[in-house]
Amino acid sequence: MENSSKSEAAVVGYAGQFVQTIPFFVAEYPNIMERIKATGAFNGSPHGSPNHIIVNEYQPGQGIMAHEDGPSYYPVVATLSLGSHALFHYYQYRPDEDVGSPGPIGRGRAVDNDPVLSVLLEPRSLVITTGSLYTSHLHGIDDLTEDLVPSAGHKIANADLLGGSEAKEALRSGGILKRKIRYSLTCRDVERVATRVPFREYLAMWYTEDSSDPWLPNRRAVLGKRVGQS
Ligand SMILES: O=C(O)CCC(=O)C(=O)O
Ligand SMILES: [Fe+2]
Repeated sequence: MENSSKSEAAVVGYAGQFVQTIPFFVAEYPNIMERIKATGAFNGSPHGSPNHIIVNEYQPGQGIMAHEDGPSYYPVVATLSLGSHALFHYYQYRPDEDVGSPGPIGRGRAVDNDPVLSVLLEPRSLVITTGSLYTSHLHGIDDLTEDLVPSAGHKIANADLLGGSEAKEALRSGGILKRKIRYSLTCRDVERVATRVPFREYLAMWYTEDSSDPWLPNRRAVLGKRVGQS
């Protein structure tokens, strides 16, 4: 089990997941998988470790709309940020307000515009989303080229945990943090993986617009970032 979780990963396409080898740059030095596993956050997950990584690229001005990661995964996601900070918001549904038929994002329910929690993700930081923040909240990043940081860190949940001087200073006095290109590695444990899908078919899955796919809006957003569209 330990070996297989180190050497194989699931890749999500429109039609599901298939197995491929985890690249050396996450499985060897600096061994991100083992280090995330060592946090204990995946102790109760099917493989006791993440076995799946999605890499997102964000240009300044790009974010990701509020969404849930959904039930395909064990309800823990570890997100490693590289290259730039991002202001990451968690949102809650409004109680008992239905805005139409159930859809992929927000399950057809109204979402509060005000985040319940905001976290300043610094480059080289790891945030682990679990519990009700995974199962019954949404998360997203605004489409901004710079983040206005509220003075004295009001509403930034990790204000006391920041390591970088730029972020600390912005929080102390209120200020602007300019976004640079950001890469995020979102690491999860997916239980069900199918047999290998040929690369051509995998690409076709990504590039086919299948409006019946409940994940389409999010995956398209993610794919847009992956292929560097602006
Ligand atoms: O890039 C991030 O930090 C979040 C990405 C995300 O929410 C996702 O891929 O589901
Ligand atoms: Fe997400």
